[in-house]
Amino acid sequence: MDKATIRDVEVQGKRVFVRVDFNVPIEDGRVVDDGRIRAALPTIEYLIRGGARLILASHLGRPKGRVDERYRLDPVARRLQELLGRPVHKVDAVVGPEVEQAAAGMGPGDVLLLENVRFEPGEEKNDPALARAWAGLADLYVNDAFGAAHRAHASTAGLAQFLPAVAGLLMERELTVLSRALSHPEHPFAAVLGGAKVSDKIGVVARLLEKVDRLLIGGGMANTFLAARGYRMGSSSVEEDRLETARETLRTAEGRGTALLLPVDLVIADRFSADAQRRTVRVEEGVPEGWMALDIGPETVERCRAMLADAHTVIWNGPMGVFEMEPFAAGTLAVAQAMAGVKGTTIVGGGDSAAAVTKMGLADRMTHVSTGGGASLEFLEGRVLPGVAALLDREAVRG
Ligand SMILES: Nc1ncnc2c1ncn2[C@@H]1O[C@H](COP(=O)(O)OP(=O)(O)OP(=O)(O)O)[C@@H](O)[C@H]1O
Ligand SMILES: O=C(O)[C@H](O)COP(=O)(O)O
Repeated sequence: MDKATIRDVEVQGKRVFVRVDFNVPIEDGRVVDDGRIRAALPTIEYLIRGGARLILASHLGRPKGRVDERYRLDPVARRLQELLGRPVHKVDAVVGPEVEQAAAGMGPGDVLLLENVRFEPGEEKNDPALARAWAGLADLYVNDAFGAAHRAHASTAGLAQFLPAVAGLLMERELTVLSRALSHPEHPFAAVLGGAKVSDKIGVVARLLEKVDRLLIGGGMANTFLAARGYRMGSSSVEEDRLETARETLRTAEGRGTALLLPVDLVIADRFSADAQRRTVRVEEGVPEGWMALDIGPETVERCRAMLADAHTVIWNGPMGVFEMEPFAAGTLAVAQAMAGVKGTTIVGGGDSAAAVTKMGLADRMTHVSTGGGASLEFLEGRVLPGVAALLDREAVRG
């Protein structure tokens, strides 16, 4: 990686503002998936061991610049404290005198957690005044929030204008694993893409088509591709305005000789509900009116397994069906299991697919489960992530 990291700078005795992505699911005041908190521990522990004073900041949800009790970070502070096995001092303010006082009273190795940065309207507006106020608390800015690196906000990018800015260890790992897979993949290189919409992922499909040998498209987005191929899709979600894009993609794959696999069978339901009537149809048979495709079928699963069996690099992003409902989770579960059996590098690209793999207890069987949803998609598309672009180059730090 060409960006400087915490290993390239002196942290001893420094006040360090660390942007983390603690945007985690919370139910009844408890963190229900602490994956993102655990993923930030290496950076936090490295800084503690190095004798730094840590000011941690994160967003949670989308409270739109206002205090919203549902999105306070107290449950996160409790979980972080348990995981670290040392006190975490959580303040109820994002910026201002309470924060300044708490920061001033810190000793080496102390950990302070600010309130949800999105309670401040200046955060998402990337207001320099807010970034400057935070910069006044610290000597160094560390961005470890890969999951929010596609946002140009005050705490994810703006701060880098006012403090020396380096990557944390999670940020480094995410960027290294994802870029190595894209630039030097071991072949056969396969990708599995799913999720709700073609419009969200068409950029990723286009970029991956330039790189992979095999591509499976499943989930809701496959419906539009199947409709573009002329299959009847009944009441499935089809993006009519993306049919031409889908056709173009199919032509590109054919032109490049990339094996593009679409579902050959589907699990369909007579309504969008876990207790709907359901059955499996072949795509040639079509989806009857009033029915909708909610998962890939067993034969598609078999083809996916075969596609992955001897792959040396696999990237997966997006569920194969409405996996939140148990009757339509089989396709997603099967892909997760097939990924777990792959001998080479396996990367799960964040969001729902990462949540599915974690829920199935298969996260440890993957080479890398990204903590970024939107961020990993934008990275895979080849876009510049503002939170990364803002960091110092390693060359500049090493002189
Ligand atoms: N056949 C389908 N019909 C309708 N919805 C579907 C279908 N298959 C999957 N979905 C839904 O797609 C949603 C996930 O899509 P999304 O594009 O958000 O993927 P993601 O991997 O979570 O993306 P991100 O990484 O951006 O979070 C899930 O809620 C799932 O229920
Ligand atoms: O959950 C995520 O993908 C990140 O935390 C970014 O959240 P956002 O989409 O609300 O910016």
